[in-house]
Amino acid sequence: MNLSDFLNQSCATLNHSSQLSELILSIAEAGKQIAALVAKGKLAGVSQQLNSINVQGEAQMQLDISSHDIFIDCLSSTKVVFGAVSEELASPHYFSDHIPDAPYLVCFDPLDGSSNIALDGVVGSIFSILPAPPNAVRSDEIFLQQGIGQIAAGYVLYGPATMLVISAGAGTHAFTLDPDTKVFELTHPDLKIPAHYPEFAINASRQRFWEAPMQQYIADCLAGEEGVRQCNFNMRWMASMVADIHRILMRGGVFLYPKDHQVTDRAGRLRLLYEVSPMGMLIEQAGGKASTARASVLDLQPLQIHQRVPAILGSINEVDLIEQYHQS
Ligand SMILES: O=P(O)(O)OC[C@H]1O[C@](O)(COP(=O)(O)O)[C@@H](O)[C@@H]1O
Ligand SMILES: [Mg+2]
Ligand SMILES: [Mg+2]
Repeated sequence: MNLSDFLNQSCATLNHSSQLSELILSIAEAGKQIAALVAKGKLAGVSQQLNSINVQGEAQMQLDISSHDIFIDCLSSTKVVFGAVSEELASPHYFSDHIPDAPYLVCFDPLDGSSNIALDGVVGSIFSILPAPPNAVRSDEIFLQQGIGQIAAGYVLYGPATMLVISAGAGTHAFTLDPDTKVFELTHPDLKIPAHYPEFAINASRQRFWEAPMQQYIADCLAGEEGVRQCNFNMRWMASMVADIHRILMRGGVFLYPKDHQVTDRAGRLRLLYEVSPMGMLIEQAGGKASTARASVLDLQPLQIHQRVPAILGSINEVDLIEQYHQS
């Protein structure tokens, strides 16, 4: 089944408007265009580092900006989006030519895993679709919605194959882009994350900055069969949240970007609205769990559009256990 047929079917079953299908198809189109740029690599100048710094204080790459522009163009073509928050813009973008009561808001990370671009490593795009409040006015506040209220979320992975993974509230489903027909085909319906899989993903170079419970959890994993866990763990780190979460959706394990004290004025590395919240929805719709280690990610009330939070996502038993470490 292709993406378009799948969306028509699920929008009818879930009582979503066909405008949602139109919107997700526009994001899939953005994904195809970005995939084509990624595939051209240096030939398309994607790894060029620009002199500009984004609102996150990070140097921008050409591919960050091109991907942002592609997203805005594709969202613009639908006329159903009131406004969008992008990692690459300090303030939201509003679509003035859209219907005044356009029903959706979109938060997106146009290019995730930017440090991989120059290496030809795996990167992706992440998106979250929220309802626009009735009579919405242009303000950051309209985007500050709990993740539990997301209408849909997803990502596009630019890997050996380009894949689109989405949830509209009834499971998490993965589609593979057929490079010949340029159509996304449903290849992995209803993904299920095993409750336990002994593999974790964390940037261990930051260990000295973690809180004590996180230090203890990782120490216990590393102790393997001889330690309290009585089990050998494997470790993977792709430096691209999309790629790490994709692996967890495919085979289980846990992804961690915990709170640390190196930068005291921020609670975590990853951004709530367009990284942690959409990935949280995909993980929970696949039977996993998304937590900050102390609270459910999807219950967090955002305070700022670029807010950062700790992120612990993956196999439910492991995330439960990590929360227990943080209770004592
Ligand atoms: O530099 P680190 O600690 O490996 O961080 C990697 C993390 O940063 C990110 O690349 C942040 O995303 P951006 O590339 O969109 O800024 C995540 O994808 C990834 O998990
Ligand atoms: Mg990112
Ligand atoms: Mg990014």
